[in-house]
Amino acid sequence: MKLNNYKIGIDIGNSSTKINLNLEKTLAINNDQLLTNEISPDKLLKGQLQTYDEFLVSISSVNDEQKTKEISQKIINALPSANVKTTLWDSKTILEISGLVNASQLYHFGTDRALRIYYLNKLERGSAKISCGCGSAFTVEVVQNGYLIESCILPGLTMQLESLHQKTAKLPLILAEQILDELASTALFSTNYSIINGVIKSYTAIIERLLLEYKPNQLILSGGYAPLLKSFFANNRLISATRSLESEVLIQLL
Ligand SMILES: Nc1ncnc2c1ncn2[C@@H]1O[C@H](COP(=O)(O)OP(=O)(O)O)[C@@H](O)[C@H]1O
Ligand SMILES: CC(C)(COP(=O)(O)O)[C@@H](O)C(=O)NCCC(=O)O
Repeated sequence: MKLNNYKIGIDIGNSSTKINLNLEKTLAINNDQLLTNEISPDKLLKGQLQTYDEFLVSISSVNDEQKTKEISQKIINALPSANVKTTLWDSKTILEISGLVNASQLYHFGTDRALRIYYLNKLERGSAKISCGCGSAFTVEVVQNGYLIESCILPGLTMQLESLHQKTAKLPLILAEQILDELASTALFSTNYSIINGVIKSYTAIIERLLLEYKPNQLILSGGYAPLLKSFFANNRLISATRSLESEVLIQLL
C-alpha cells in the first residue's frame, strides 16, 4: 500500500529558515526566533497532521553542524513523532546529482547556491541561466550548457545598510523594509536617497551587466529581498522573483 506522504523542505539560511510545506506554502522564520521559541504544530501544519501517514523532511543549511541540528530538531519536534524521515543534503551531493560537468570544483559552495545551480542545470540547454540569491549575502550563479561559468558573492542588502551605519559617524540606519517608502518621500540627493541609490545599484548594475554579457533567457532572483530587487526593473520579462526557490528544490530532490 502506498503511504500518503507529506513533504517538507527546510532551507536554513544565515538569517532565516524557510519551511516549504508540500509545495503549498512557505513559512520564513528568523533563526534567532526559531532557536528561542517552540514552534507549535498548529502554526506549522494547521491541523492537517492527522491526514498523513508519513513525513519526508528534506533539509539543507549554510550554517555549522550544531546550529543546523538545533534548528532542524525544533521543526521536527513539531511534527507527529511517528514516521518522520529526514534527509540532510550537502553541497557535494546536490551538485553531483545536478549533473553539472564542473561540479567537483564547487563542493565548497553553500547549499543554497548548490540548490540554485541544480535548478538552473535542469532547465533546457542553450541559453545561459542566471540565479541571484538575495538574502544575507547577494550571490550570483551563471550556468550554461552544463557548466557553472560565473560566480559572485557580495554583502546582502541588510548587511550593506547596517555596515554603512555602524562603521561611520554620520550615516543613518535604513531598514530594508523602509526602502520603497523612504525613496517615495525623501528629497533627491538626501543622504537617505544616496544610500539607497548606491546600495540598490550595487545589485542592479551587476544584474544589468549579466544580462548584457551572458544574454540569458532566464534570470531568477531568490531569497527574501528578491521581490524588492525585481521592483527596480520595469517589466523585464526575463527576470523573475521566487522567494522560496531553494526550499521547493529541496522537495523536488526527495
Ligand atoms: N518567503 C519569505 N517571506 C517573507 N520574508 C522572507 C521570506 N524569505 C525570507 N524572508 C526575509 O528576507 C530577509 C532575508 O532573508 P533570507 O533570504 O531568508 O536570507 P538567508 O537565506 O540568508 O537567511 C529576512 O528578513 C527574511 O525574514
Ligand atoms: C554565500 C553564502 C554566505 C550565502 O548565504 P545566504 O545569504 O543564503 O544565507 C553561503 O552560500 C555560503 O556560506 N557559501 C559558502 C561559500 C561559497 O558559496 O563559495
